[in-house]
Amino acid sequence: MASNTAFIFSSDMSWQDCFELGQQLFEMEDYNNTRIWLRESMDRLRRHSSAAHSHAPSGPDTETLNKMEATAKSLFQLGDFDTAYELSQRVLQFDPKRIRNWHLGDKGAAPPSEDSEVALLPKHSDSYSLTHEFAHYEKVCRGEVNPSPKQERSLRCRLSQGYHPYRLLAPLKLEEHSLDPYVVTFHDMLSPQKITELREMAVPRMRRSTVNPLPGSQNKKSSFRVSKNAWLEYESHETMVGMLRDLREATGLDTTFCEQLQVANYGVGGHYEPHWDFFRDPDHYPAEEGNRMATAIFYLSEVEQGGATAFPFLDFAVKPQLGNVLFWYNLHRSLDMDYRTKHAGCPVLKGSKWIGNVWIHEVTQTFARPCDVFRDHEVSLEYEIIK
Ligand SMILES: O=C(O)CCC(=O)C(=O)O
Ligand SMILES: [Fe+2]
Repeated sequence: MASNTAFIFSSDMSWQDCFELGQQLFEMEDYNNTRIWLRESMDRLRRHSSAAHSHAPSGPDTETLNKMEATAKSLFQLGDFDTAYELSQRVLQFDPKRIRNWHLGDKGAAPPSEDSEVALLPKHSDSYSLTHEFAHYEKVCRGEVNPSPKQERSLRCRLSQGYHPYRLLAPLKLEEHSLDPYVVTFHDMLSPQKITELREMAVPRMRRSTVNPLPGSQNKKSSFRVSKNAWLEYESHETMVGMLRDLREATGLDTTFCEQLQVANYGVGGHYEPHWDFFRDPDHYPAEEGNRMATAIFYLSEVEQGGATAFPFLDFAVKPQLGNVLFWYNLHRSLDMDYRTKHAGCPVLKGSKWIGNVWIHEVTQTFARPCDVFRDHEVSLEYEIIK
């Protein structure tokens, strides 16, 4: 009877339903729930296929297998190896010719289809992770490399009066990491209470972080950068207005041209591989603001293990400490790019990492950081080449 089919009060979900749900959650970047639904769908598929075995072999069609394979690959790149393994086992069960070592960058595996939303950019460059430079970066992250005593001898921890009379009364606690290029930490710049407020403001706006590979092209998710972030307007809260004021007092720079505050969160495995903060292509920044002259990272959490900010060419890594600000110049005084400032967010091994990035642009800094008589960029040119 029609009435019997019109109202289905209780219906069991098929493995395809669960898979579909898992995929939707993946697109929404809800990775914890993605995992639950994909695993459930694979369990159901396993039960379904063993029940069907006695009659005729039944399994996913080619299109579904493509989707499963693409999803497994993306999960692998995101570091969810268990679920990726589970999915790939099911794919292999139905089509043993698939998934030939794609985790090793095998070009023979079927690529995710063009319109597949789950496709990620390939790793930074598969070949980059095989370079000496990358191996050295990993050592710096692990704390196996230290600056030479000669490098360290000239470095100080001291009180600084910064660039404002108020700082005579409330000096800044300054720790030097490198003098050339200039990389320092200002200690205790943000109270735990303000940090809590900031994080609360950011949470509802958090999205998966992207990188911008080519001028004019869309920002892309990438396994090169695994984190979430939110952009907040400084004017929207007094805490952020205060952050810019403190930076002006600490560095003497003008903050007229800053991008919005970028609050980023890395979970376990989250990282940001070595990169420069300046843009190499002038199309990437407004000419009237100029390039990113300086970076200030406010540490909005500590990290139990891992998660340091590493400078592989300078042989040190800075451990996140609540309320501290790591500051450096990305450009030489001549406004040429300083390639020595390549840096990275090391993988978080335990805990969760929160930071607030401030990028200060070059135009309006003429008097705050005047150029020298000569260009001073040659010293960093050799660091442009990946070794
Ligand atoms: O996570 C870090 O420590 C570094 C972040 C970073 O370099 C960036 O967001 O540009
Ligand atoms: Fe950076």
